[in-house]
Amino acid sequence: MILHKFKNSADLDRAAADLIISMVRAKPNAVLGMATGGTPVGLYQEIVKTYKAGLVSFASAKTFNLDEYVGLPVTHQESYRNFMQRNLFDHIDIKRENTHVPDGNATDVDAECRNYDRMMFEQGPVDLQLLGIGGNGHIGFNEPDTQLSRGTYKVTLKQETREANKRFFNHIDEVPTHAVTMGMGTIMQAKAILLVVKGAEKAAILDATLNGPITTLVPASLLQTHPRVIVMTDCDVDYKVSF
Ligand SMILES: O=P(O)(O)OC[C@H]1O[C@](O)(CO)[C@@H](O)[C@@H]1O
Repeated sequence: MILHKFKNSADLDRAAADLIISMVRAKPNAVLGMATGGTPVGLYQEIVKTYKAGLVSFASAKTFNLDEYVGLPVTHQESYRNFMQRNLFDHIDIKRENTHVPDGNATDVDAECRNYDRMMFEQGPVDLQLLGIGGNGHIGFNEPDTQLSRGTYKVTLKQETREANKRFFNHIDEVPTHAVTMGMGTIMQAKAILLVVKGAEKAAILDATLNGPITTLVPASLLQTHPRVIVMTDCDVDYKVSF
């Protein structure tokens, strides 16, 4: 892993955006893995600025999002499809048919999960996967557990995750109880991963991710086994690698 520390969130956003933009400039038909939540909002704004300045095009790029809530209409402000449209896709020249978000309203959710993995297999691998991290170490919505899933699946959200995400809703009861998420195997197939971690409250889980044991109880710790992970953070955490 490579750790880049930033003094402030604005510099981090710019650097993270620049990495994604460099990937698309080098490979216009790049496959990008996208994330939602509070973390990527600023870096998406930086990407949009660069696009509007005419310095990058996403016309040939493809995207696959990590996850989607189950049972939230896509028109709901907080569905991840809606989030991606509002924060990024509506403001750049990416083709709608080249953007993929799991369908959390599929009548056959298991078939939707298999279909998502099949599309990723056929169109992938992902060149650069953007990740945030949950306070409990989840990536995508892969929650801490005694075992983790390989492919895309329907997950029951932990209460702490619903609590953390209730800030986006009027009431905790409105936060969905389930989501569809890429599994750990799907995430780990990406050629390169950019993990963005913001805020002092995430310092402890970032430390566990970088320096703790590799355990399903901290799903992000599995990233220690991936050959190409760049971590960008404004947390005061060091990578205590020793040879
Ligand atoms: O960036 P936030 O809002 O802290 O969320 C943490 C992570 O949890 C998720 O909401 C679950 O997918 C991710 O989108 C995000 O990376």
